[in-house]
Amino acid sequence: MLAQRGVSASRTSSGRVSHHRQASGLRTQGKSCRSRRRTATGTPTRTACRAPWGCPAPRIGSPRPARQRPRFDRPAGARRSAPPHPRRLPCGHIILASVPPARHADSVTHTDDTTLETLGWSAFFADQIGTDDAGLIPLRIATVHRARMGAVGLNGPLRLSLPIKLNTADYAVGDWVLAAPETHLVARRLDRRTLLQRRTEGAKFQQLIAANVDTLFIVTSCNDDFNPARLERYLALCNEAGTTPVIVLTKADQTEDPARFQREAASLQRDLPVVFLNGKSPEAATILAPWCGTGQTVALVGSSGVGKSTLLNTLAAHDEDTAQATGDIRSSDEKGRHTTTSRSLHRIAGGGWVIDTPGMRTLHVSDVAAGLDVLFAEITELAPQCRFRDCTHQHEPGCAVLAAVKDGTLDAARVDRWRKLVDENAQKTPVLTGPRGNKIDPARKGRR
Ligand SMILES: Nc1nc2c(ncn2[C@@H]2O[C@H](COP(=O)(O)OP(=O)(O)OP(=O)(O)O)[C@@H](O)[C@H]2O)c(=O)[nH]1
Ligand SMILES: [Zn+2]
Repeated sequence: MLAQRGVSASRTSSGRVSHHRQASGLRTQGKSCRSRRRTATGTPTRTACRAPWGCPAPRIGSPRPARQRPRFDRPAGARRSAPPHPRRLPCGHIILASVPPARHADSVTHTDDTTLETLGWSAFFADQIGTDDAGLIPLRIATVHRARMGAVGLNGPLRLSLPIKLNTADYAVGDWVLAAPETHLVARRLDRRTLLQRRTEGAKFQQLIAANVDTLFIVTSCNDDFNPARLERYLALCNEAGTTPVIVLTKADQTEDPARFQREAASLQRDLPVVFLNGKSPEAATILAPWCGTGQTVALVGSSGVGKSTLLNTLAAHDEDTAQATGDIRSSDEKGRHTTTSRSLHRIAGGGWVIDTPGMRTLHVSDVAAGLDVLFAEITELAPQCRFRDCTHQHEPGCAVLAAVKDGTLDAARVDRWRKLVDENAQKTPVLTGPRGNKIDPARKGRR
């Protein structure tokens, strides 16, 4: 499936490019694209406005019959009478440039039903379009390398042209950018709805992991890899990013009692969805389907060897030629060897998108104060009941947290882990200074 629909080639640690570059299906797909038929109706998915990005503004005047409405969500080459661009709609939004037909066979792998919404576009991004953006097209970043970036748009995958001063480190897989339709020169990046990022040991800036991810699959296995403290680190990062977490327990086929792991994982955060599965079985895609619908973006994180690549292959329904490389794990400690090393966006069978995020072996917490509050809500909600406002919940009289531990309503081990993460976060989050050298409280800092 990825051979036809995938948008990136991912390099494995052995240096081989593992996806569709090898797939002969690409070229045939490219040819059929240029002569592709129009879809049955030109009716946009939202009824309120005819902008391709789904403007939520109310329609002005009485609606015209559907067949008379111009189509804005198809490349200009695919229709006989394209409306002039740029155009202003009654709601005030600006129609961006029409999309020219792709010129290279390698850059036209897409399905006939591709719209901006199927690529993950929503009103959140549409609302950021202004008059200055007329003449540009939206594209979603699929790969980020030091000196080049790949994207996917209505015409399929393409390579972006980068302005001289652009630093690719400021972009993440999943980002939306506006670019020139002919040259694909990046004009600007749209604000992110969610952003997964982390700070590596000693680093000044956060490293971007993935943007605009709806659901983060935090993958661990029903074996010695299962570690609540590590899962809590991923959960803090996920909460801070504004992304919905789901714990995915792989290798359920190798244990007698997967439900035991499920119960323990579910206790780590309120309303946390936890599923267990055999990542190698096609059933895994069905279990994860609720989060992988059309236009939805998921990302996979977890330690090496837990089965991320296996899941990716199952979700994308790869064949053997195009599959992401999977590695054997060392039987001594059930650790893998980080077979995959680059991040990329892949189309998945259910109509959604998955971002693989390999190489996250160690995970320090930094800049995640709000994420920790969500994760440990049962503890942070007790704090206002402590006698002292600056209670450290370690030895003070009248401490509500210590009282809850004593009467058994709070798990002492969880309180220890909470304290450790809060301390680590405070220590590893650099103190920001404002224009006059004032300290900025990281907990209050607005999310990017
Ligand atoms: N029995 C069983 N084996 C699995 C399952 N998921 C993965 N495996 C096996 O576990 C090994 C490691 O899987 P990978 O998919 O390479 O793990 P990964 O998380 O991508 O590892 P890195 O690329 O190193 O990060 C492979 O031999 C898989 O076949 C599962 O649910 N059940
Ligand atoms: Zn207290």
